[in-house]
Amino acid sequence: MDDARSLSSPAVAAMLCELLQGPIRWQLVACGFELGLFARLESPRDGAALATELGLDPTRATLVLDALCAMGLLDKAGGRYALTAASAPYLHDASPRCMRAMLLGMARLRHQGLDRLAALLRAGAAPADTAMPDLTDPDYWARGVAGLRAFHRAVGVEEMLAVITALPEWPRLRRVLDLGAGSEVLGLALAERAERLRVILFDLPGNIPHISAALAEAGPAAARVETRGGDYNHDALGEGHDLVWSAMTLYYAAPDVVTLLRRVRRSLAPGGVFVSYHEGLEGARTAPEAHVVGRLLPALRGQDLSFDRGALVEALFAAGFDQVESRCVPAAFGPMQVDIARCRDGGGRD
Ligand SMILES: C[S@@+](CC[C@H](N)C(=O)[O-])C[C@H]1O[C@@H](n2cnc3c(N)ncnc32)[C@H](O)[C@@H]1O
Repeated sequence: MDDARSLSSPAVAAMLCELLQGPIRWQLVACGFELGLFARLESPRDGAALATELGLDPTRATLVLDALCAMGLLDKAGGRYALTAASAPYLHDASPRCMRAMLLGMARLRHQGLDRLAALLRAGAAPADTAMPDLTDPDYWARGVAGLRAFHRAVGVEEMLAVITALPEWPRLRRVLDLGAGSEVLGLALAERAERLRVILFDLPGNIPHISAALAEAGPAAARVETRGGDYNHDALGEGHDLVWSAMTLYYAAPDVVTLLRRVRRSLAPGGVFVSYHEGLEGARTAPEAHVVGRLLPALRGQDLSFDRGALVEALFAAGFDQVESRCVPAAFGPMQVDIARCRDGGGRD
């Protein structure tokens, strides 16, 4: 749908009809998670028996199970339902790639206030849900890390690893800093890929206990992954990094992104490389559709954070990098801009 503006008239009509399906599809999946349906459908189950077990009306539950089959998420044979081989990794709670925490978290972020969209736009209307989260609430951080972990495991880590392992520097990377890491998943995957790597996961202190707890449960590669809690705007970033990776986090740079990138440059080892993985809006912030529409509600709540295409490249040059390569890569939540920055002099000095 990224180039919806080039659609023919019949295609626009078809797209408008198709829109009506979206909320129904999402609510069916949310309902499956909420009721614990997916967790019980690893192997085929009789629909009525499953409904009784969950205290549901069998006729209505069957309608929902049939709709999930129609979406391709369940199979039905002889009145018995089961997750499909393709959907089970993402829907079954016991799967490491289960998307439950990610999807429910993203729905909170992306859908909150949607039922009052028109009201939110009225002049003078105060967006009802701009309340700041309670940063002293451990559940807030636990939910955040769980959502990011689920995203990283299900789709993010493969997309990000592909970028990192394609770098010409990859074979000689030893020390990696993941700025605003969000979870342990990428750091662990890197450490598992190459024994030479030592990875530092830098994130806000509230996230660190949840990331460290997962590392403590992980395999031997976790010994080469360490966490550092702090605010990247104020706290030391360390030095001698061969790669500083930053994905979907530079929105929080303060007082501005150039200042942070300058500090990042100084934290690099000679020959080190910085990689940014963020969206890049185009067409006067009207594309790509995935980002403009997907992030609309946070934007209406005052969080219109997405970067314009080229803004980070400009900031990287302003921060003293003298070689910046930029390219667009496909990703689950829409195309991402990969900006790769280096310094001829090795980076650390001004
Ligand atoms: C949207 S998440 C992105 C996580 C991960 N890099 C990814 O690509 O999925 C943003 C991350 O940046 C972290 N973050 C935000 N502001 C920060 C700051 N000032 N210092 C350190 N980390 C910060 C958040 O805690 C969160 O984990």
